[in-house]
Amino acid sequence: REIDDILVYTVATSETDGFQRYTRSAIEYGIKPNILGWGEGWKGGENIRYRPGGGWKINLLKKALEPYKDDKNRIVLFTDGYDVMFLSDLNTIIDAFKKTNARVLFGAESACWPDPELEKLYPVVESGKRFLNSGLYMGYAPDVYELLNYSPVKDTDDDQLFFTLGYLDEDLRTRLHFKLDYNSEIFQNLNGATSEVEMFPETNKEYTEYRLKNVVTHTQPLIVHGNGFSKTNLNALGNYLARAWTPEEECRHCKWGQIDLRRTLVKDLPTVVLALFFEMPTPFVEEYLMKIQDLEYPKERIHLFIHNNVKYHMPHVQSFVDQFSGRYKSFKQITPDDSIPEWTARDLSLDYCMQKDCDFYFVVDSIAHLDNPYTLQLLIEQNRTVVAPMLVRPEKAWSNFWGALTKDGFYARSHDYLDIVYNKRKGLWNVPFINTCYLVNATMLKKYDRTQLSYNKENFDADMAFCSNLNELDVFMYVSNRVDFGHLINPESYDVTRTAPDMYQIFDNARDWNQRYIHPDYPENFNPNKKTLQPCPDVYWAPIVTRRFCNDLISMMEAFGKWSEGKNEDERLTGGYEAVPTRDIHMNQVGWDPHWMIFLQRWVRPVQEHVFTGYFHDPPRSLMNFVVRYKPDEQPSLRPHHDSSTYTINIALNEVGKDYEGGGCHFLRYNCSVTDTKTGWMLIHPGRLTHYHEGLRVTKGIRYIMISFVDP
Ligand SMILES: O=C(O)CCC(=O)C(=O)O
Ligand SMILES: [Fe+2]
Repeated sequence: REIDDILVYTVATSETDGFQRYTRSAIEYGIKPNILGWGEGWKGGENIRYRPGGGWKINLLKKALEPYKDDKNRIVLFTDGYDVMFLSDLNTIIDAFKKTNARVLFGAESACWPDPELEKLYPVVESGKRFLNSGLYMGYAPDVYELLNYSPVKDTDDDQLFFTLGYLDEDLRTRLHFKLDYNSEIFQNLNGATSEVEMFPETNKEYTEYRLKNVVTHTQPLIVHGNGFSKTNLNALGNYLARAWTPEEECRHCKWGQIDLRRTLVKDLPTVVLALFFEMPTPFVEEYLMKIQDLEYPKERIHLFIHNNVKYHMPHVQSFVDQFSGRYKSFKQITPDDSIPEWTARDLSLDYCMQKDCDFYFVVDSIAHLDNPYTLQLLIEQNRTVVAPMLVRPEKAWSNFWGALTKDGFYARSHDYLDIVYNKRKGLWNVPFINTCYLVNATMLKKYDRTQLSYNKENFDADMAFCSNLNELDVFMYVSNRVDFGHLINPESYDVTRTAPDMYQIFDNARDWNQRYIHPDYPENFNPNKKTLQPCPDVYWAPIVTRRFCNDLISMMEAFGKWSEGKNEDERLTGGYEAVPTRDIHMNQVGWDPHWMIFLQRWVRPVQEHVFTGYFHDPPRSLMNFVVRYKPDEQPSLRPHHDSSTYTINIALNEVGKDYEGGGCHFLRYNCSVTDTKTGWMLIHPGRLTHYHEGLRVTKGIRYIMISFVDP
């Protein structure tokens, strides 16, 4: 019916993220807007936010409406294009319009802009907002046409001022039945009203969708406008409204514009500048670099850029560069010796992307572990201007995005932040801040120079500067948790003055610690179809840690170097006396006691419970945790003894036959020895009564073992 009689207009000169969102919402509700000014340069004055201008929009519409100026039944709906979403179909909008008895209806807002002096001329209203906003309006064609022509307007004049003066002209107001939608029956301008709106899921015949409601006026606005300072609020609402995300279908807007690269020939794939940044000492960088290398994207389509600002990481980066840099399309490295600060380096990486005429710019900071090798490909396929893979510190709510901003531009929690971070809600989220890892479409980069788009901005750190620029340019930043992409490393407690500092990360980066240091066959210890090895009666033998663990532990001890004298007097012990002394270093001497205790609890205790059924002691206690060194010319063996433990664990830290000869543990009661010990495997045996034992003589080289007397 009337649908054919309504003309919908907007002004947009080019495709932007906001315009895509507008178009999508229009399509969702079957609306076909006429776009004015497309492909032209903006003529509406300085195109700077919060500055007057936009008269051009009036002149464009004037021309477009010329043919309809006498068409009495024709309704015209005008909306801005970059910061507007339709929330309903045209029938509903027309019905609501007719109820107002207006012939011209404008949206209202709480600020009298651009001329606050005009406030006193405005009629007083009982409820709702008093002041005209020109981003959303509608009316009958002849009346709108008359309003547009009530006085001449220059392209660079302010459109809102023009309409405001029209509205404040009482004659014109009365003649045109010119009204404001005070209560947002149709038009919701968000500026100054963000706390007055809420989303709620509404179920109709077909499905559930999120709708907007004004909780002050109890209306359900049909078109929403993120005017003034409310852009990020509209961005947040836009993640759900207009069926972007529905409870049943979840992320519907994720599929918009998505592309598929699977059939693209390598030579036709987009080229990517992959920019790696080492700005702080970071645990587990070797693994990080392997994940970079494992990305499923042809290296011949990737330009590699590395900024390393951390001396400690030089060997890690160098070994990666030596092995792999040649496979990339090009390679550039900035080392700590270049002493280039972070923001400059990041700007240089943008320049590198320009020089190489890249299609995409992909940042991966050293704390970003891309466990999913398809990350880069999936992000390109998502086809957004800026998109980040969601990365979270395991078990924490710390991620690489912010859901909302405070007024000063700092972190604020959004209503859905935790649902997103915990993957209870999956999708593609328009957010005001991302960092650490993201993909940028270089078409956008090419539009702006370093004065507009840079990591360098006074009083901002590099990430904040970049995001703040993107926000100002109305470029959307999306973060995706559609699939798992990876996780974040926590670098806070990383102390590179220690030897093997990653060994100390069992608390802050447990997942990565386990991955590097727990024996890959550890789960086999609990395989019901397998019997735990038992080389001597009640002496069990189980894989527990990796070679890397063993090597790192030996390095820690040798770097510390203060091996005990092997004497009976030992001031490290409470009694000050050891009947059967070894040459050893205790864990607490290298600050690794708490780490060892948690290791015992998480990894050793389950094996103990599995092999010695019925004994539970959680957490395990242990006062004696140490690494023993046997050497022919130092202390080559240990005489028979009992341990003061309920059970003892004895981990072989190096390799018999290669690192040393001889050695092993002999259990006298059973006349049974374990001499072919395996690096990273532990012996676990009772400490007293039955398991009288001795350390066999090392005849050559050095033997290292890790001993713990559990539950003394
Ligand atoms: O050398 C061995 O394997 C045994 C070491 C031992 O029994 C001890 O340190 O208490
Ligand atoms: Fe012992």
